[in-house]
Amino acid sequence: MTAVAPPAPPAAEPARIGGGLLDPRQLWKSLPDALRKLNPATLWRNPVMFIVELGALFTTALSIQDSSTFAWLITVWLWLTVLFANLAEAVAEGRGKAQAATLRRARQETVARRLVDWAPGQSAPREETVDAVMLRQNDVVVVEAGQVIPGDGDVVEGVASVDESAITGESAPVIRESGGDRSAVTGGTRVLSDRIVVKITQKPGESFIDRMISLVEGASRQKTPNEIALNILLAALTIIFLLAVITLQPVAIFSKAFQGAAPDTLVIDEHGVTGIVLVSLLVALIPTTIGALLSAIGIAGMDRLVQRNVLATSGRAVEAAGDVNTLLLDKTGTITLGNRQATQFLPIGGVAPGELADAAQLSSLADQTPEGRSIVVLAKNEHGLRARDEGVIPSAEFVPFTAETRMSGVDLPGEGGAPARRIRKGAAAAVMRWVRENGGHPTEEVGGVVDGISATGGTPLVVAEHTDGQPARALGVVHLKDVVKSGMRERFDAMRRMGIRTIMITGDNPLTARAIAEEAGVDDFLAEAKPEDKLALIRHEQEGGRLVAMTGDGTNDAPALAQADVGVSMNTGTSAAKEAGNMVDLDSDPTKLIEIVEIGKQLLITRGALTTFSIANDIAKYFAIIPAMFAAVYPSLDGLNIMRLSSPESAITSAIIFNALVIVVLIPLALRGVRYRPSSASALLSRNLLVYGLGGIAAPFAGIKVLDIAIVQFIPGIS
Ligand SMILES: Nc1ncnc2c1ncn2[C@@H]1O[C@H](COP(=O)(O)OP(=O)(O)OP(=O)(O)O)[C@@H](O)[C@H]1O
Ligand SMILES: [K+]
Ligand SMILES: [Mg+2]
Repeated sequence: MTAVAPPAPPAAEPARIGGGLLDPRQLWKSLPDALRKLNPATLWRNPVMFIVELGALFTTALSIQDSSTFAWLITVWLWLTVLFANLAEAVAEGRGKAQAATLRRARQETVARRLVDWAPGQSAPREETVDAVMLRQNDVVVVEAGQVIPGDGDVVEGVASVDESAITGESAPVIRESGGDRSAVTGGTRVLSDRIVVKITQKPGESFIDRMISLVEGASRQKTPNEIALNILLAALTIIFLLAVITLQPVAIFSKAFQGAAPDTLVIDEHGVTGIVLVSLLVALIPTTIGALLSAIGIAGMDRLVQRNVLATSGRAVEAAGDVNTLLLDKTGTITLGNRQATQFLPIGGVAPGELADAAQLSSLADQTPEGRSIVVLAKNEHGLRARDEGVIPSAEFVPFTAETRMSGVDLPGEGGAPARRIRKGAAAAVMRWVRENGGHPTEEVGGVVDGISATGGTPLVVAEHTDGQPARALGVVHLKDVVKSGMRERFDAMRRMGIRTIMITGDNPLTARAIAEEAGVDDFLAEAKPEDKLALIRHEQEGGRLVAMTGDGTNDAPALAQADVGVSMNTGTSAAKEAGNMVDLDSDPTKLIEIVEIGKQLLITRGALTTFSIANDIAKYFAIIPAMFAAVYPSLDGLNIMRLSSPESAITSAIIFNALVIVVLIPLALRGVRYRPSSASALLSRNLLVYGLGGIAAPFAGIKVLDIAIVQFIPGIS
């Protein structure tokens, strides 16, 4: 049965809207969404804006009842205030929509070639063609060159080059292979060469692309704890100002009665301050600026991550990234390229090179890790040992590699009078212990060879055998080579300047670890780390009150990725790692964390700066409006009216217009974020307090004055 190769997905042109300045067309395009957001059923989630909307409804009723230019002007601008706030959110959300559209195209319907009763190494498994949507977890499918991978999963057999441009926007093909830490494949991507067998890991309808779509659309964005706390603070401030405005009324009524001679105005009459003015005063005082921009700031932060090919499933993690103290990195595949390849067999104690190669190959026949496969290939190339099918030795029992035992191997039964034989290969310490446990004595020679390889940053794998009736003995060492990714040192230096300590953790021995750590320029390392050691290290750091970020790719990293405050998994990694973390880096670049930290810091700084600005702004407005209002009743207060605004009506109108316009003016800043430069937190804080606090106080004085002059000049109904 053959399946039709589905058409290639459209070359993904990653739809990214630059993080630059706001395009007016974008505002226009987001208008329908902004209007929809006026619905009180959704708006109530933003308490500040909800109050403004209630106020606008109230003044609308008042204006209809008792029409005046002043009343209508205020009413229109109150509605505009809510609309501008909605616009900020809609524009922020709109930026992910184009990208979601591109992703939807990648999520095309495909057919899957499902294998029935598949078992590892099976030569001709039975095949059936099903719709990709019918696939269940643990189904096994085969995908060949030219075909689209029907679902997310792990490669369980074979190696292939895969075009992942549909999700990463990167056109260079990537290698996906079974066994190692590069085994995860994503549904919707296309196999370019060879054939792989994939075990499906996704639940139906919960594919990676589905999750990406809802992420970039902002549908699954949850408010972060800090954001919720700030929202509560804003709601509390709103209530305080509401009470303040209400208690103003008796004072006004009393004053008016007291100053009986003063004529009724639109601002104050025999019933006290008019409803229009009370609502205006309230809106001017409550923190509308930050209330309007808060959600846009959060969405924009997530969006900035997406622009850098990072998918964050938790907003909390994005915030935590801004405060990270310690970064843990896995060595193989994270700091190094990760395709550890066998380059040399180094026999010891008079063992013939061919004998070592033969034993190493036997122990690797069923080893689906890249390391294991490279040993089989090296034995074939250097010693002409044909890669025997593991089926050739039907009675052999293969011992798979685990990060826990740090060994793999084979048990061969005694046959035809020959004694039973067991072969192990793995980390020196682990294999030496196995040798000792089986009656052997590891020689000094092994240690020398192992240390020699380790000192260069290579990974030594000791090969040993145990034949029934004899003590176990080491046969030699396999030299696995790996390469440190380029540019690591500069990036780690940059992290140091940001106050972040980098620690490399590896299952490799301390000597290898030291060599790689020095070459890459990390601050510290932890060697011979089992999964639980990684976890313990993170817990230890966290107990000291530090926020920990971790990048990793392997299944053995999964617990640590889940425990870390920020867990970034490489897209090349295993499904388990990608599930466990709270971010996936589509570029699989471990130093991406620098950018993630910068975005996190920028998010925190932007929110802080705009909150400062918003509150300073409102305090300034207080001093601009109150004197103007009461000057009508107490002419003697005129001295306080330092701004010399034309009339109470024009003062209030100017304040409301200013209040609304400031939202629009700040939308680009909310989306782009306040610039972050590496420096200490306290320096940043004081600088921002100065700029945004003082700026926030000064801006309304200037803005309201200008508006006041313009209003009196151009609007006939207001003097
Ligand atoms: N296929 C294999 N068979 C036998 N031993 C192996 C195999 N692969 C790796 N090892 C040994 O086990 C050790 C631990 O491997 P593991 O993959 O857990 O850690 P690691 O990948 O080196 O660590 P990290 O990825 O955290 O840097 C390796 O250093 C190596 O000595
Ligand atoms: K306000
Ligand atoms: Mg690893």
